[in-house]
Amino acid sequence: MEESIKVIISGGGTGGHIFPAVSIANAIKAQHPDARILFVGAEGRMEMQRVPAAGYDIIGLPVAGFDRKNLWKNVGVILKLIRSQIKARKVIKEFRPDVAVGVGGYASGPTLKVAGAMGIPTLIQEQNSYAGVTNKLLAKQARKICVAYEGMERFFDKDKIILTGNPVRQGLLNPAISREDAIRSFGLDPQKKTVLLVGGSLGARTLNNCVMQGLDKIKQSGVQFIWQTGKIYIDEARAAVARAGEMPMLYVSDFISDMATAYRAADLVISRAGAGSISELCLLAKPVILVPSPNVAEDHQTKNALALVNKNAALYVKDAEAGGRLLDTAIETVQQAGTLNELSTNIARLAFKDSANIIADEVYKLAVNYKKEHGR
Ligand SMILES: CC(=O)N[C@H]1[C@@H](OP(=O)(O)OP(=O)(O)OC[C@H]2O[C@@H](n3ccc(=O)[nH]c3=O)[C@H](O)[C@@H]2O)O[C@H](CO)[C@@H](O)[C@@H]1O
Repeated sequence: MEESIKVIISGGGTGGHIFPAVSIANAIKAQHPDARILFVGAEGRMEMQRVPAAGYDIIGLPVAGFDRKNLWKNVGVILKLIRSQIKARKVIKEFRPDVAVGVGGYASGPTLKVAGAMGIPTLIQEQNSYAGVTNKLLAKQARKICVAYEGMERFFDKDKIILTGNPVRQGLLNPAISREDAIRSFGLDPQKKTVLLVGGSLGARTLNNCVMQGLDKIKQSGVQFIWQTGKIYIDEARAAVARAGEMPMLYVSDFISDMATAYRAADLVISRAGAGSISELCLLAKPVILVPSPNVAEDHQTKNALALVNKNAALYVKDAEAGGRLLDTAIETVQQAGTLNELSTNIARLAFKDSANIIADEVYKLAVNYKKEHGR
């Protein structure tokens, strides 16, 4: 008989952690409509809006990240961590989950640590080709570790690892809209080549500077751009565009909710090398120029990017060189049909097609075993 299970999913901070979490939740619900799912996030972070928007309940912990530069500031962080563990314990006692899933980011630390200590099976999902600190700490207790890159036995016990790929939002695949309509929906011209420029879920200063300094070049290029700036950069970006005068070939926004349409519109993408973005680009076979962020732990975006670049599946521009050549490379490449085709064929080979369902299966198995063992 079908068992109804209760699942806690925890983590967040950026889209790269939140969207895989939502995708896993959707897959669990699709397979087991009776399943009850509760998210645990970090107060004030992006998940507190995005998760309810996806239709799930979320509870926030007062957790914050360690300040690696000013160590003395971490006294407050440790107090918050203790308060978070106390709250996580209360949430777990009340909800009584059969399994806890961690997707990385601040909240998953206290939640999975407490869940594991209470004997609840835990599963972690590591999006990147280099394991994050939180996931490394949680790995010892975890029963299963779902990863997206080969070679992760450098960080984790190989018997626990399952190579699943990163789950992407279900709505991103097979969009019904045509390329032409997608381009029109951004107020652009379907006759022209279109470049989508995304700086990850929070935006990227380097990419934004390239556009702001290259507005004249864009005007004269014959190519059009969909430009996502990130929330904190949007005012500066709009002011620069206003100063540049009429720019019908440029659409600018802080955040694109409908990424399916944006990808559909794009002949070429310029992107940071966040793991979630890369998984989407693989599944949608999109030609891309990757500009890894140098500001992330252990430089993991460069490692994510090189996994593709070494297979001729993406072009690569270093952050430090972007100012000098990113726009020129994009404007040239988007007009070379042969290069675009080759990049598209090669990147598609790296796609993992069914990640969310495979992870949902593992979550279900852990939960059902736990219920059996505990007579629930
Ligand atoms: C600065 C930082 O810490 N970045 C990390 C963060 O990236 P970040 O949050 O940028 O994550 P990803 O590139 O993994 O994913 C971004 C997600 O946001 C979506 N999106 C983006 C822009 C937009 O306007 N609308 C939108 O919906 C994308 O479609 C994608 O689903 O988590 C990733 C996964 O652990 C890491 O690899 C990144 O290094």
